[in-house]
Amino acid sequence: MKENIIPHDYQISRKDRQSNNQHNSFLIWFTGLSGSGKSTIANVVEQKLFEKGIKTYTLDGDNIRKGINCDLTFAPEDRKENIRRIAEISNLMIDAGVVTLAAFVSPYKKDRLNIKSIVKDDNFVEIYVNTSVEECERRDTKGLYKKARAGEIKNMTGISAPYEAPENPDVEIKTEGVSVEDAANKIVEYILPKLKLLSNE
Ligand SMILES: Nc1ncnc2c1ncn2[C@@H]1O[C@H](COP(=O)(O)OS(=O)(=O)O)[C@@H](OP(=O)(O)O)[C@H]1O
Ligand SMILES: Nc1ncnc2c1ncn2[C@@H]1O[C@H](COP(=O)(O)OP(=O)(O)O)[C@@H](O)[C@H]1O
Repeated sequence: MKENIIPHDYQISRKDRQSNNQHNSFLIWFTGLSGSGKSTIANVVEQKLFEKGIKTYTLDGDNIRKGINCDLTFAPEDRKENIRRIAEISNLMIDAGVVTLAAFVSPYKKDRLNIKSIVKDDNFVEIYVNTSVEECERRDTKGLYKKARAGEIKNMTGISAPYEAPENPDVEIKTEGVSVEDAANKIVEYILPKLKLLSNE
């Protein structure tokens, strides 16, 4: 089947699109427990980049698990497929010349390694939003931890399913005792030198 798929050679390349946008494009991946602060911090990072005229887009549960991945559960095999599809979508977004942010629990090391192999090392920035499960459970912004404790949710990361912490993230944010603003600034400081401003001439 796959051998019969022959890609068309399009004239406009990733480089062309980046040059039109006047900056390179890559993926900023946020991993951490539910309630750790991934979406909150990604949202502020995106605003800060957007204000600088950078083309951005954020992928998170709302636009992915309710849409394209609505067929997937939280069992390990489905999480693997969830992350694989998101990595492929991210790769298309990078191709389109967009600095892409993605906020997903992504608890398995193997699945995060797969993202790297899909988008390639140089295009991948890993942000570990490190908040203890005790703090996430205190926050319980969506009431999911309460449901997990009551046995109403299976495979809840941190409670009844594992979270494999990154060993060498590009940036680690310990959110307890750190403001959202400071966390976002730390990430933007890391990203800015990676952002190559290009001329479209
Ligand atoms: N069992 C279980 N474990 C973890 N999270 C759960 C679960 N059930 C539902 N939710 C909600 O779904 C969001 C996580 O989806 P993700 O696509 O990021 O998960 S994963 O990367 O495939 O592990 C997660 O969103 P965030 O809170 O934004 O992380 C939860 O709101
Ligand atoms: N330093 C911080 N960084 C991020 N979120 C924080 C921080 N301190 C408290 N919070 C709160 O924690 C919650 C994190 O929720 P959310 O961003 O939805 O997490 P996630 O996307 O990881 O599930 C929000 O209610 C947010 O206001």
